[in-house]
This record gives sequence, structure tokens and C-alpha cells, in this order.
Amino acid sequence: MSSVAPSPARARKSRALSGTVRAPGDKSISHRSLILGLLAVGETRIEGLLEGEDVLATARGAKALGARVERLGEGSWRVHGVGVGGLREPLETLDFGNAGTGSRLMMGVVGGSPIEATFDGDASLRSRPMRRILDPLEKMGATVVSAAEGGRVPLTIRGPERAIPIVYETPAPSAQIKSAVLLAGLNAPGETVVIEREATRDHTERMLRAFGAEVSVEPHGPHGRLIRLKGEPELKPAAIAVPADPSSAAFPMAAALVVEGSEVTLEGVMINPLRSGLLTTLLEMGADIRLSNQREEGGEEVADLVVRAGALRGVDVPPERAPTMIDEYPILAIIAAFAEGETRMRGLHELRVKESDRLAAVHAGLLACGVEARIEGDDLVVTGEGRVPGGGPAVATHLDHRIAMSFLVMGLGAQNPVGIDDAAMIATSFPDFVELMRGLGAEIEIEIGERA
Ligand SMILES: O=C(O)C1=C[C@@H](OP(=O)(O)O)[C@@H](O)[C@H](O)C1
Ligand SMILES: C=C(OP(=O)(O)O)C(=O)O
Repeated sequence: MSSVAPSPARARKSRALSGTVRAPGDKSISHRSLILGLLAVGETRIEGLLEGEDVLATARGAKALGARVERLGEGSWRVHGVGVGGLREPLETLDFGNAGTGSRLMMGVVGGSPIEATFDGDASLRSRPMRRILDPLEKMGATVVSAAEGGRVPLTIRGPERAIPIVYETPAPSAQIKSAVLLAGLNAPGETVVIEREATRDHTERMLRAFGAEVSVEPHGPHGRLIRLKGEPELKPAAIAVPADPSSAAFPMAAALVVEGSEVTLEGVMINPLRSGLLTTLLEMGADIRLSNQREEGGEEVADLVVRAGALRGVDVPPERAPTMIDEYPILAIIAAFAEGETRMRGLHELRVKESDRLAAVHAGLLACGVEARIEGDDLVVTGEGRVPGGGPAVATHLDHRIAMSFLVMGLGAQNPVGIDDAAMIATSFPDFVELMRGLGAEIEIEIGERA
């Protein structure tokens, strides 16, 4: 099990932020490009790969399963894949650290193929539910050789000679469950079908097509989708350009909104509609965000976002929007604290099973910083007064990068500094976060273990 020394950090009220920055490569697309690179025969080239710890764990996983994975330069990677039929049984435990996406997608790969592998991770990953992945994989012929209590990691899976094609309705709106089933379905003779009641990010579907698989998607019910994958495709390597991650761009964007006088431009942010719920919500709150230079990059729509500080009002965020902004609620809660009036974020049950229980962690952090907030069932309600006191004890981040970055952003706009108990996990998704924010004019101090 991996662990990193904690690095307490603190952010203080900032002068106006300004500048043009590019958020790192999208984490979801980065994981998938390495995994599909492994599953195609030949050389896949990736530009703009996120070199965060989560993705580096997936790169090691791809290597352990037989791929040759090389870093050619910053963000520039080459994967020599072995194909679905050529996977090697890893000799050692696959340690995914803090990464839900990497571990769950790789479970799909292993669970659909005739190899056995053991998965493990840090204390956060060890607490996260994996039954949601193991259940469909068992239906597809996989055997769970062993697992920690409740079907958690460390766990060992053995896949079948050929997977059984299934029709599977996901029990939660989760792109990770959908992706694990589709990846296992690559080694199934026939059609694997995934039904989701609420559409989730579609990067796996898009990328499978780019690698030559036959995937069709149709609407299902008012908010859902039905996805069909034709099994046993011959995946061909592809060239992947990874767009900037909207979930990471959300932090400098939020800072620009809440620090008086700021104007920040975020370049090349992916605006896939299944990832842009935060943008929709912020525009409803009256945020001054302008999209320009809309274009396509690497099969995804991207835009430059010009963000200016200004007054914001509280809004009601409907539950059906949750899958399109699931990782953005912590930072939205911070922005809501700076708005005038009540923001109600509905239907947040999935936040309880992320790197931490994000509903509880955000709520506790807000209270510690003098913000009025309450949890009602699966809703988080934040009452903003246009200003945030800050101060108080260090916010507990529970090995959660998004909690860490959210409260540091709060400190940049709050009356008093905001401290967090540990900034180390920021490196899982946004290794240059502190440097990028400092480049915009932010004051963030890290006490120990500062990363370059
Ligand atoms: O598929 C993905 O890349 C992801 C799916 C989401 O998780 P769930 O599938 O659990 O909703 C999200 O929270 C995670 O950061 C990335
Ligand atoms: C939930 C997240 O990631 P993962 O599930 O991959 O750990 C996240 O990055 O916010």
C-alpha cells in the first residue's frame, strides 16, 4: 500500500489574479489512452498526457500487463501495445495508489482476459467500493479469487478464456462501471450492451471508436444512454492529443471568480457536454465567463475561457446535472460560499464514495471556515453572504486532492488565511497546481514536502 508524507499548506487573500494558463491534460482521457494503447497492437502516440500520480500508476499497470511504455518528453508518450489477446499476467501487485479510475478500468481489462492480477492502493482506494465493478465482471465470467471485506482492494481477479457478452444496466451513474464492462467486452464474442439511466462521460466510447472498435450509442429514457460494443475487434493504434482537463481548470477558474479584480484566460479547456455542468451552473450564477476560439482538439470540443471576477448569486443545481460535474461539487461549494444567497446542490449520493466522503468533507471544511452550510439527505446547501471569513483550524482533506485544492482556492478570496492538513495528494491530478496558481499571482505556502 502506497503512502505519501503529508504537506500542510495555506493560502491567503490574494491580489487580483491575472494571466493566461493551460490546465493539465484531462485525467479521464489520459488513463484511457494508456489502456487502449495497451490493448491495440503496435505504437500509440500520446501528446499532452497528464503526468499526475494517478495516471503514472496506470502507465505502470500497462507495462506490467505487457506494453512497452516510454516517455519521450513532457506529456509526450509512446505505448507499444500487445493487443487484447497478448496480455501478460503481471508478476507483482498492481498498486494504483489513489486512483479509482485507473484501478477500476484495469479491473475491466483483467476481468475480461485469461490472466490473474492483484490490485491495491492507498488508504483512500482501500475504502472505496469495488463490488460495483466485480459484479458485472463476474457475470462476464471473471472469478474474484480474493478481496478485502466488502469487496475492496487488495483484491485478486482472474478473467475467463473468453468473456461472456452481457446486457448490463449500471446501478449508479458511473463512467468507471460502464468503462470496465466495455473493456471486458472487448474479449467477448458478440455484443456487450451497457445501459445507463443517466448519461456519464463518454470518453471510453469515443476512444474505442478512434482505435477501430464498433460502438453505437442511442438515447435511453429521458437522461440515459444505451451503448453497444461489438466484441473481439482488432484495435489499431491511434494518435491521441489530450485536451485540457475541465475538472482541473475549475480551480483557477474558481479563483478568478472569487478574487476581486481578477481576469484569467484558460486555454483549450474541453467542453464536452458530459463534462461541462459546472460551466452551465456558473453561468446561471451570473459568472462572467466568455468562451472563445471554439474548436476541435483530439476528437473533443475545446474552447478558451476568459473568466472575470464579479458578483454571483446562489442557484438550485438539479440532480440530473450531477454526472456532468460530479468532480466539481467541492469547488462549486466554495464558489457558492462567495455568492449571495442559497445554493442547493441536489442528488450528491455518489460524492460519498470518492477519494473521501466529499459531502461530509466539504461540509466540515465550510463550517470550519465560518460558512453556513448543511446537508439535507443527498443535498448540500450553502448559504453565501458574498464574503467568507476563513481562518479556523486546518481543513481535513482525507487524502482527497479536490478537497485540498478547493480549500486553498477559498483562502485566496477569504478574509483570513485558509489552511489544509495535506497538499500532497494534489499531485495525483494536478502536479503543477501550486506553481500555476502562483504564476497568476496567488499566495500559497506549503510547509513541508513541497514538490517541484
Ligand atoms: O471514468 C472516469 O474517468 C471518471 C468517472 C467518475 O467516477 P465514477 O465513474 O465513479 O462516477 C469521476 O468521478 C472520476 O474522476 C473519473
Ligand atoms: C473521483 C476522482 O477520481 P478517481 O475516481 O479516479 O479516483 C476525481 O479525480 O475527482
